[in-house]
Amino acid sequence: MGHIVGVNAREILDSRGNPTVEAEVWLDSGLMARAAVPSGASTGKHEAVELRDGDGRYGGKGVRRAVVNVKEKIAPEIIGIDPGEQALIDNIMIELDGTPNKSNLGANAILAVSMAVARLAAMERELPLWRYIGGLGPFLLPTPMMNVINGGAHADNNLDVQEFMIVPHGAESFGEALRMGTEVYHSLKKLLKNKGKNTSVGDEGGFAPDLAGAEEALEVLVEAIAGCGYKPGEDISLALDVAASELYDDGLYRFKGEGKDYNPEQLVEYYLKLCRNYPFVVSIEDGMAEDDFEGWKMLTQALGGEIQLVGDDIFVTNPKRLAVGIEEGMANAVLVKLNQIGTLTETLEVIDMAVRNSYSAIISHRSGETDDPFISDLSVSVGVGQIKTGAPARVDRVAKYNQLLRIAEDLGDLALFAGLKTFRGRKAER
Ligand SMILES: O=C(O)[C@@H](CO)OP(=O)(O)O
Ligand SMILES: [Mg+2]
Repeated sequence: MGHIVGVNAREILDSRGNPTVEAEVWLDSGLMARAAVPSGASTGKHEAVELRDGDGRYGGKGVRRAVVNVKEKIAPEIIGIDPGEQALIDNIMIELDGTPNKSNLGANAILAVSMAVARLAAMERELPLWRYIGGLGPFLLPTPMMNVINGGAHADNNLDVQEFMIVPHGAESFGEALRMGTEVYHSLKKLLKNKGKNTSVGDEGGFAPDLAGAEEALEVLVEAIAGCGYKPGEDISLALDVAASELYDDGLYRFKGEGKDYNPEQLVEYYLKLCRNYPFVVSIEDGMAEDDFEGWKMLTQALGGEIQLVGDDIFVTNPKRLAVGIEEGMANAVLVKLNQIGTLTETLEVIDMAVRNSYSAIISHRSGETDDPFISDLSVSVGVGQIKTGAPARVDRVAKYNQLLRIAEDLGDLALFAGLKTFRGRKAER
């Protein structure tokens, strides 16, 4: 096998027009692989550190220091190594950084290299990335969670809940699921227009209208689904990302748009009522704030047997935090974002831990994305059966869906589609 002879990095722009890191890794044979890291807006405070320059350039959002770290600090340490040694290379970078949250080199610097190394190893072996990462398989095309109404930190409207997603699980194949979801997206646009609502979009390509609150958003979604001839709950279900850390303030969850404050008990009641009124909700992400462990336990006891409860900010794709969640009975699923932890090796570790403890895992994009479809390959390779990557519009999101279409075609008759099977909770078992 060959060895790495060069590592390069540069600043590129993400879908919000902010700089992010792209890395390139070169093999002695002349092969080159490239990868770009995404960036969040509603970031958890326990995430690995995204190194930003803060020097006024790009409004202080530049990543020149991270780029220099790749070129000057990481490159000399990994040149000469076989890119197939993913764990070795990731560990070299972790040790070189020397901090628990990658604040020295930057998780953005480390992850760009980690992803490019995996891609280079796959190219050298003439394998698609999904097969290289997944090995023997089994490979599973994920059910998409498509964020079609944006609120919270991702839009300028009055919705407190950050994401309203449609989950087209009743399809026979990934391609059919994507088509179903896309039909609903278009029908939702017409519906909003007819209601005199704004159809401009938020960061993840979903519409960002002003609505009375979560109930009205769910109502409109049910109408859009039914309007396309699909049965809510049977063909297409609904999912939320509340991103409650963003709403949490001094012991209370402040739903400013809805004009209500809830303590954790009242918030659990609110979710119970929402799920009673909208039995098509199969998944709620970040229903409680990142450090509100008591709230999380309460929520999990109340709803964990019914629906999928996804931990994003609480777990931040970190094996140590997920272990606490499993131990204490918080959530029943983990959102997986490579840049929350900063290496592919640690990301795979979290997924493995989730699966071995009956937690579902959802591979996820960030609200600031690039055209790099790495997460599509990752989602198929680990076979966890769910991906969250925004609306079926805007190239930054569509790049992921289109890559999944290519992978499905590659797998041919072996392209199993997850459907509802990988969702936890009683509803999913129906
Ligand atoms: O909260 C989330 O799940 C993500 C992605 O949808 O948003 P952000 O990247 O802004 O953290
Ligand atoms: Mg989230």
